Amino acid sequence: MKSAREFNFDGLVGPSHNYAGLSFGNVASFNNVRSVSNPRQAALQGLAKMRALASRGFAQAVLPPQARPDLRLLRRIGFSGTDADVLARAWRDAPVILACAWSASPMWTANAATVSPSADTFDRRVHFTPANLNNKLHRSQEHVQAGRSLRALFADQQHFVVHDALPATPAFGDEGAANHTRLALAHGAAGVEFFVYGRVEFDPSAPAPKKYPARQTLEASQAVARLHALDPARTVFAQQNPDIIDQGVFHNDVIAVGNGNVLFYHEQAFADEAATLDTLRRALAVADVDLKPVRVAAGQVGVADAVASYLFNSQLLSKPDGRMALVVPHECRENPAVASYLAQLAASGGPIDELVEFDLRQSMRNGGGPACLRLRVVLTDEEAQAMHQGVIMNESLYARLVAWVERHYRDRIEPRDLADPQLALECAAALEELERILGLPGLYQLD
Ligand SMILES: NCCC[C@H](NC(=O)CCC(=O)O)C(=O)O
Repeated sequence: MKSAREFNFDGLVGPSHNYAGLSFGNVASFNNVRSVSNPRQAALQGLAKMRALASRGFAQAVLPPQARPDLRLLRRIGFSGTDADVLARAWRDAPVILACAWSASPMWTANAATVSPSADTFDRRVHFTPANLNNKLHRSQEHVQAGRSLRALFADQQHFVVHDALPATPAFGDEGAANHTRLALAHGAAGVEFFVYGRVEFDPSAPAPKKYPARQTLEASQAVARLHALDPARTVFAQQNPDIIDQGVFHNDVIAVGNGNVLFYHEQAFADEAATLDTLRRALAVADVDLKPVRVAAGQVGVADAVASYLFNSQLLSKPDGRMALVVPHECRENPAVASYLAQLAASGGPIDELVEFDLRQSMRNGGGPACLRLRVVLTDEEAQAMHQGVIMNESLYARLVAWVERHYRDRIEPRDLADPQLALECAAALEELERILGLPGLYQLD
């Protein structure tokens, strides 16, 4: 077994972060529609998390934001003239679509791609499939720049493969790593890849939610597993409980998180809990892993509290001493049921013995917690050397990015600002400088 580390690639929040209520089925996004955002604070909150985890020795990197507004999208649907005309006309005739073109949603990099480490894949390369995110207009174009960014960071084809996103059609709805968990003896060991889907396109008898959309299909999860050439004996597909999708659990990472041999989950997370655990255990036996479930009963924390606090949208990080830390948002402390559950969890003598808390309120108000903000990429030492080094978080990159945010970001955006051509110029200037800071010239040059 090669020695490997888990890098967390956090999304750097872009300068147009705003609340547009674009994600039907995501309770926080819907509830905060048209409230005033603070992009500067959002970016600084995300950077503070990256810095704190990097300074504790966790491997931490940053994924750049995407260029907004997406004027190509607006021109493609018939808005024309100068850039300022396009913004003004879209504001007048289609303000929601205008907001889609401005969304800073690529900050939630758990949805950027699904990643399989080289220990799991047939050709021993790290595989990435950018997620098509085709359930939501504002996220459906993200895969283009996500693919470009990943190819720029992981250019060495001896070690890395970046696939194209799956066909953008409902049958292949793919939301990336938010519905994918990897369990293994150690980061560098061959592990089990666990895909959780919300519905099955070609089996009308399979259960499906009634109120909110299921964004991930079984067909998409299977396609990603095939592209990554995973070992079928160590690949598990399970259906999410459709009833909890209807309670606001729009991705599996809102109700479960796994790391090492631990699966931390809510008893209502899966359509069939016993069968899911059984299948996982069988696959894990192939990888010599003894599953340690940390199961939260509905009597301890209800689904509504889990959704409001984002208890499960936490990062579960392996520490050098073999124990794990749970990285949670402030909202967990503010929810009495969750706070008392967490106090008991950390003192229980189980695998999780530490809680680390961050203020991520700007992101949380759009339904994105600590886990949404990061993409996990397990890399061997050799692979870590082969990737682009300019995105690795350290004190000097942190300081440069904080100064960059303070130079370029506004501290408030409200809906009518999205018609302001000056904001578009500010965003472009920010990204131009970011290419230099990260050492990624041409990152945003479209063909
Ligand atoms: N993994 C967390 C994703 C959160 C994201 N929210 C949003 O896109 C909200 C955007 C807005 O409403 O302005 C989503 O639902 O996909």
